[in-house]
Amino acid sequence: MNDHYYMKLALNLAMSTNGQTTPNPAVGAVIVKNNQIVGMGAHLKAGEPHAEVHAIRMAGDHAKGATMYVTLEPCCHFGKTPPCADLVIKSGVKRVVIAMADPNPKISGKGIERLQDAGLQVEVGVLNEDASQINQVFTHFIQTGLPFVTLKSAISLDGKIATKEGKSKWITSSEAREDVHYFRHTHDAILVGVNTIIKDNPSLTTRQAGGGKSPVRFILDTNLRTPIDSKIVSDGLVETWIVTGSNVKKEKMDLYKNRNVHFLQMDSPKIEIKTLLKEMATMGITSLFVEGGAEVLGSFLKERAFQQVITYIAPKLIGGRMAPTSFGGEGIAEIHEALELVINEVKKIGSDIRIISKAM
Ligand SMILES: Nc1c(/N=C/[C@@H](O)[C@H](O)[C@H](O)COP(=O)(O)O)[nH]c(=O)[nH]c1=O
Ligand SMILES: [Zn+2]
Repeated sequence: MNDHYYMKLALNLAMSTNGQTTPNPAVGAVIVKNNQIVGMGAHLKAGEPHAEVHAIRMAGDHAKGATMYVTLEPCCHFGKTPPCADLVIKSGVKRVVIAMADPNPKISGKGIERLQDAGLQVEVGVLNEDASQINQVFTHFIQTGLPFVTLKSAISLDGKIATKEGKSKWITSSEAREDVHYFRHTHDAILVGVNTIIKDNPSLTTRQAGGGKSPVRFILDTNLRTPIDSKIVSDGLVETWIVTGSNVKKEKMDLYKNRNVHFLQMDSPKIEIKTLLKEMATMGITSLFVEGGAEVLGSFLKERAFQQVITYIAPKLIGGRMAPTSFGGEGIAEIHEALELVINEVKKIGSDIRIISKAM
């Protein structure tokens, strides 16, 4: 079997832990000797052993003279756990195949160097694309210091998110709506505007077969209009923040005192998206899932403050010049001002399609 074969296995291990290792990267490792797998492992949770540690433990003496396939450059600094590069050297592995170098400019290449200085054969870049895609959130956060932002919308074939009467349940199929919960699970935080709270009274929790992590919930609510009896501020299921502008009076916030909700009051009367993202980063939020509504998506578009767009399209026609579309706000005048994205993936989900696009 060739390097691609074993690296694919290591990538699958990494992919299977997507969302659960945050704020760490998802990493998989496989150790092979004489075309036999003698050890494998994945990093399962921040603070726990890294993928290489699990694989080396499983391999034991078989690691001597073996090849290790690892999706991310082995660390060489004392983080919450000792450096993997030293462990790999000590294990007797003689060749290390790495999919991607560490994206942190401060340490990128140092692990590779330490392995090479110890006389190991090192090869970097096998299935680099796949590995980078798995760790797009980690890479973005490390390189920009800001959360990786995904904008999500669910529309009819003619681009509507509701009828002219505001009715929207449901446009997409139950399979597509279940699929959304996977992305809630993999993102650290979820955000909607107060109009969505008023209209839908959503819970925004992750409810998928087999469970999953519910993201921290944020409501963009400049003038504090969130109904005090809405699910999201009273269910106490997940850490929840109401983001308000500077004009909201303390007395008004005190009305929510015995509710399970925190306030994040901006210094400006309007909520500045980029300021909010910086604040979220200081809270350790590395990824944000924006579920709408149209005005909120419109403001993220205007600020160009997102990395990925997930669009569900249902084969339904709603029509109506007053029926709302997915991105509100001012919008552009000239077509050449349209923001160009790249379509990464188109997939059938139930009767709908899901398009994943990336900002360039
Ligand atoms: N109307 C639709 C959606 N609507 C999305 C939001 O407006 C809903 O308030 C939110 O998903 C409800 O969250 P919950 O209470 O946690 O279930 N989203 C979809 O994918 N398809 C739709 O047809
Ligand atoms: Zn490590």
